[in-house]
Amino acid sequence: MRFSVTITNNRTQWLLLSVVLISFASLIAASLFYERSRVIEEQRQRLITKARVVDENIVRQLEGVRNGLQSILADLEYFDHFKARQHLLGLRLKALSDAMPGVRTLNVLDASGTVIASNRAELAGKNFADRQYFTMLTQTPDPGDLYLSQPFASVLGAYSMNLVQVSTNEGGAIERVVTATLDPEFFQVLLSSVRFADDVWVALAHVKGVLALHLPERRDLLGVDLNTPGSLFRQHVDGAEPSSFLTGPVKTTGENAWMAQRTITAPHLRMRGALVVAAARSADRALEPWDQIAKLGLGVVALVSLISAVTLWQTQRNRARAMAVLAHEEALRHQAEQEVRQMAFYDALTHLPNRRLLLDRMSQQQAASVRHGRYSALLFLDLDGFKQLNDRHGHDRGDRLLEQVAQRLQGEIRQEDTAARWAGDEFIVMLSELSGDAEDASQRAAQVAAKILASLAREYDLDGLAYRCTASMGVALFGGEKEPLDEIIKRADKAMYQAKASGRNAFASAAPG
Ligand SMILES: Nc1nc2c(ncn2[C@@H]2O[C@H](COP(=O)(O)OP(=O)(O)OP(=O)(O)O)[C@@H](O)[C@H]2O)c(=O)[nH]1
Repeated sequence: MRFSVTITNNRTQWLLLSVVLISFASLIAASLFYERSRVIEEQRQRLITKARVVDENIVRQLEGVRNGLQSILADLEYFDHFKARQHLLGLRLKALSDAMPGVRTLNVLDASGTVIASNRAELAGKNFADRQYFTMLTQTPDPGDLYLSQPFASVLGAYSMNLVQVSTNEGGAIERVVTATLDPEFFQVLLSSVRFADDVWVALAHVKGVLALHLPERRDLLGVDLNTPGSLFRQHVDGAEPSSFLTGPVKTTGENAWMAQRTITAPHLRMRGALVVAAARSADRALEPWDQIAKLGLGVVALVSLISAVTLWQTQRNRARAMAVLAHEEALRHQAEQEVRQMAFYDALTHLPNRRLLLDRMSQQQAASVRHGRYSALLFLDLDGFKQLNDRHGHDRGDRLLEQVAQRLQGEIRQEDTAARWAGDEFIVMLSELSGDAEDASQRAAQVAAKILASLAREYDLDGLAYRCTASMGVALFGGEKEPLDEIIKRADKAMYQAKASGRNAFASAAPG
């Protein structure tokens, strides 16, 4: 019973520990998940902000260039009017380009694409009619638009773009074209300033896909066409939203990245063509600190689980051992109690109830007999010539006989009767509630007495010695009315002596008490 309770307790403890550990692990997992989401969201916001900062700054820059181009166009009327001062136009362009950071070349072209003035004198007279931007604006020449050419490789290996404005005559045909060649490296400082970590990179591309600037500097990537199926660039452009945040492999580096992209359209500038800025970061590297925390968290969960499991296992094992010791001690104590009880109430040799226990039972039996009006009987036995056995064959054989006599007595009586060893070779058998009628009870007692005498008279085997022994018996009824116990015993004892005197191996009935 206690063992099964212990098993149930152990199972419950393991179940509880599992619940606690699962809850703990879930808490850690939830915290990690929350932290990961927080990191991703923080990075998202930062990259989006950085892309927007680049966007706004470039728009400012474009506005400045647009204003410069418009002022040149306005000046052209003056220079066309005063042809003699045409040579001063070049100086004017030089002064302007010097004042406009990021603008390397300022050209004024006529309707045929020939350079009529430039801040760089060596370009005068060259014809740029075959340039992509010239072809683009001849199709839809609009003085209100600001044309942005696709990036092209400059002689220095950098990629440049032209910003172009046109003036038209009354018929809508091209009159003059003013171009400003933007040196993208001018944007390097701007793009560098938004890189908030080593692995953050920022890039500027034309909306058609040509990469014009990449920071950290990767000249090998300049001119690469980003507009390929499935690329993050294509996804952004196809999304037709000015701003996007995408995750995936980057075409240029192959790494898994978070990328904020913005299309720089500046509607108020009426740009024909647009730029796309991208601010990106390697997702794996950005999550490295989180990875460390996650590993630490998993380690803590594993360690706590291991320690608590081992502790519980050890505790249960120690408790089981302690309980085993307790159970053993209890068994010993129980055994000692049994032995004490045995010694106190039972005869050590025959294991029959001793004198004390017999008297106790007699007392109870007498009370019950009186109460029920039923007679009980006391049979007082004494072995005949027992001393002789001891003297001739030794005390041990005498002991064997006493043991066997005890067994035979017990074999002849009912469960409710008592056979006790009174002293030496004297035994008392108490027959409980034989009958309500004294005569009948006496007869029944006589029957049992005869049966017992016959049983005791049978041959004994005393450690190989065949031996015969008889007993003499006095029979006293009791229970008719209350009578001192020693009186009952005396009556039976006296009757026993009568039986001895009558020749032994017999019983005699005692006079009523
Ligand atoms: N072996 C053995 N002998 C015992 C024990 N207790 C008492 N005796 C002996 O039992 C004998 C009792 O003898 P008595 O009853 O006086 O004499 P008896 O020979 O039986 O003679 P009657 O009773 O007149 O027939 C004594 O010799 C005791 O020493 C015991 O526990 N073991």
